[in-house]
Amino acid sequence: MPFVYNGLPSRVIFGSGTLSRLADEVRELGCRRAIVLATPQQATQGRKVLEQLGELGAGLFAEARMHTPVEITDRAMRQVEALGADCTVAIGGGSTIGLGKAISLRADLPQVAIPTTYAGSEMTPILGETQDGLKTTQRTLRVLPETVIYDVDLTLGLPTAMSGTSGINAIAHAVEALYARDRNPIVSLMAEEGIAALARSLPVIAHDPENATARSDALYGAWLCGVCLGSVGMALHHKLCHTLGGSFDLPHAETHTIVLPHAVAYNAAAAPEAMSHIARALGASDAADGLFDLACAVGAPLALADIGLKEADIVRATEIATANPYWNPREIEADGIRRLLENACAGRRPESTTRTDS
Ligand SMILES: NC(=O)c1ccc[n+]([C@@H]2O[C@H](COP(=O)([O-])OP(=O)(O)OC[C@H]3O[C@@H](n4cnc5c(N)ncnc54)[C@H](O)[C@@H]3O)[C@@H](O)[C@H]2O)c1
Ligand SMILES: O=C(O)CCC(=O)CC(=O)O
Repeated sequence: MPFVYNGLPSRVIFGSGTLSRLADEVRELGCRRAIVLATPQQATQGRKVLEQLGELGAGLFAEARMHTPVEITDRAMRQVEALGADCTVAIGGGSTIGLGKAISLRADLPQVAIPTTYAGSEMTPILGETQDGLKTTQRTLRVLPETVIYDVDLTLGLPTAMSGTSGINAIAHAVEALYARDRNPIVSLMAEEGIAALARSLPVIAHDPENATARSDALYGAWLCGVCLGSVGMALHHKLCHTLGGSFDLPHAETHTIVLPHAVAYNAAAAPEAMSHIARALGASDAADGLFDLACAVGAPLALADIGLKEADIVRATEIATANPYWNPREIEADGIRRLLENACAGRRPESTTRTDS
């Protein structure tokens, strides 16, 4: 089968203690005035990074928020201009890295991303932004970070609950890459390897969060899964999560974790080859069941109702998610999507994957 593979141009430094390379990496980009980005919760970590940068550090903006609200980006842009910053250094999860991307889109600044979760945004040319209660995403190489520093040590303190859900958020990228319309064998290799690395490490981390081998495996898996998301298209699962996050303000990683087994069950009959790759990587006999069991094993929430979705929201969520759907291997049918959301809202095991659909 002929295929097209697009390699993504980024420099990756991976290991333990790699944060010590930051100043050299900023210099390597030809930059002298870095603005450090963080969330309010990671402001202290952001200040430490600013201190570590010494004369290369221009200032700190610690107001990053989930789903990249445009009003926060506008505030950050005013600070970028006031400081005369010539690059961004984002330390944190997908929210902080998203802010770096949004700044880069507007000001064309090079980015260093230092991920502390498994969300994978650092490896993608994708930016999602929220305005007036609606989340829209775009793909452009202009937002891909030039340099990514993966320092396993920074993930040792990622709380166990978030480690599990963030890791399953990463797995979701690889899952959808395996049945993407533009899938290819190179990305599929990374997808299966990424899922396997996370599936073996996340249950270990749930009981032993400072296990350095498991943390290294999980970050490596997250990197691969991020490349998958950045390289090929997303489908139903990501559309549902963007709808639930952007329009109902549900937390990102938890939403991914709850929806994924149901989206996979919905697509199972239409993507049998992908399902066997996913099941094999999970060491399970069924992909959707295996993902549900992994969520149970890491102690993740299982019901959208427990993270803020009301039953009364399901009709509107169905309308938004089906109005402008992403390509998906199975046709998007409003009744099926509503049932999927009802099951996910209630925290039921995913429906049987043996249906035969288009
Ligand atoms: N564009 C992309 O390719 C892409 C990919 C994945 C996610 N995202 C976006 O990223 C956002 C979600 O990212 P996320 O799930 O990483 O969550 P997040 O970045 O919002 O982080 C959640 C919370 O955990 C804190 N945190 C992060 N790392 C920590 C650590 N090691 N120790 C303690 N606390 C830590 C953060 O400061 C924050 O308060 C969403 O807006 C999502 O849409 C984008
Ligand atoms: O919010 C974004 O920047 C897009 C998020 C995305 O595409 C991956 C995800 O939903 O985890």
